[in-house]
Amino acid sequence: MLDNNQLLRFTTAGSVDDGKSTLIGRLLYDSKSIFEDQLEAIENTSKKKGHDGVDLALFTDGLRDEREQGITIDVAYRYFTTPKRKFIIADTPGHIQYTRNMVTGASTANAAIILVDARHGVIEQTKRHAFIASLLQIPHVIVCINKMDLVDFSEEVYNNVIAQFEEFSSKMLVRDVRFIPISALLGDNVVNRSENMAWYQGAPLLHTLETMHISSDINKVDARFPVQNILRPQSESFRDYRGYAGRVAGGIFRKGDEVTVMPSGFTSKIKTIDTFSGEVEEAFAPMSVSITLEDDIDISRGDMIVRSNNKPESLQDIEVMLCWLNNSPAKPRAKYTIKHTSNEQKAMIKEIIYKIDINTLNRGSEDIEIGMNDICKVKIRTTKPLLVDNYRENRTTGSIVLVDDATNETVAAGMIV
Ligand SMILES: Nc1nc2c(ncn2[C@@H]2O[C@H](COP(=O)(O)OP(=O)(O)OP(=O)(O)O)[C@@H](O)[C@H]2O)c(=O)[nH]1
Repeated sequence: MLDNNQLLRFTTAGSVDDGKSTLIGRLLYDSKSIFEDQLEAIENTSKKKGHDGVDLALFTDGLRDEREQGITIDVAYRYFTTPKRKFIIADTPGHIQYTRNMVTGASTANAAIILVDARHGVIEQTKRHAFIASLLQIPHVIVCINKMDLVDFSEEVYNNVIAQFEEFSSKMLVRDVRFIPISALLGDNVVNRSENMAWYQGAPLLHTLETMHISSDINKVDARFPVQNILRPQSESFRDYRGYAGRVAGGIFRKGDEVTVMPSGFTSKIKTIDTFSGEVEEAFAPMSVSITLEDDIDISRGDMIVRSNNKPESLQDIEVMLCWLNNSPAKPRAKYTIKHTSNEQKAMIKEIIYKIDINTLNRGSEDIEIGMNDICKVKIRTTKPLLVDNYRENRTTGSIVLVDDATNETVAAGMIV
């Protein structure tokens, strides 16, 4: 099996000016992941802007420009490599649409870095990010208490932030939370150990990311393969090829495995598993492959290939924790398009069970209106059954998004509970 432990995906969250861009810049700069030519350009721009050193935020701002040119929709990805690991950062800007960006960037993340300004401590935004990270079941949360240089590198300030965070996080489910006092600007505890905070015994951020145990983060048990496309190449040499292309959403598929195609229920055996770089013996999440079967079965987009003795549920009424991501509020009983893996159906929000007060985590059920950034539990009814798992078991087959048909905008992301 390929070594999945090599690649770590993480997101950064924090409010505006907490220092996300600076932190990412510092991480790349000190780990020498910035290419020479980029560095030169940044140094020149920094000089022009009157900075003494390098303005690290420029580095991610360049990345933002890429996004604004429309290369990616909500989230920009940055890749970097150290001798120990490869990293993908989903860069999510701190302003206005933070929930939306976090949800889109975080769905496949191993870790979330939540930035806290040491001067301000835990604020509503921190709570929101932590709560979303727990909802999304991001396995590892690293709270970076930033701008420690502005509070005299005080251990007491750091401990206070931890206490504030823990008081709040005790009410939610996060498996692995760590705290690191940093100065993104000066580089303390980012890549290099801080000399200003000798009282801190833990590892700097990069080392923490490099050594984090992530191989148990993915579900290797429940084999799920949502079919995206049917491949029928026209060329002579592939005349009989009929492959089902998609991305493995859980578990491991091997040549010879007995599988069931849902919803039809037909069974067959895996004949081959093909990738761009040739045939493989097995496939696991999140590999993109094409599967061929021993038998000729009618399969279409939105169907799911699973192991015969381990199937998802087929449901038309689902309960979902919904993050509302749109400026226009939810319209109960209005029709939306629900997207689930490679499947699309019409759906309606039948009932709002409760809304969460982000400051207290209390549930309110009176007079509920769902607006931008709200998190609530709802009942949804779809026109045809979806093949779902509990989000807790599978982050891909357990999640949905709702799209407004009139505007074609994604209005909500949800986790099936
Ligand atoms: N003193 C001090 N200033 C910092 C530190 N980290 C960031 N800053 C400053 O805080 C300001 C905001 O930093 P950014 O990196 O742009 O913060 P951000 O708003 O989270 O970034 P984006 O939302 O990603 O644009 C800048 O002026 C930084 O130089 C730090 O550790 N110490």
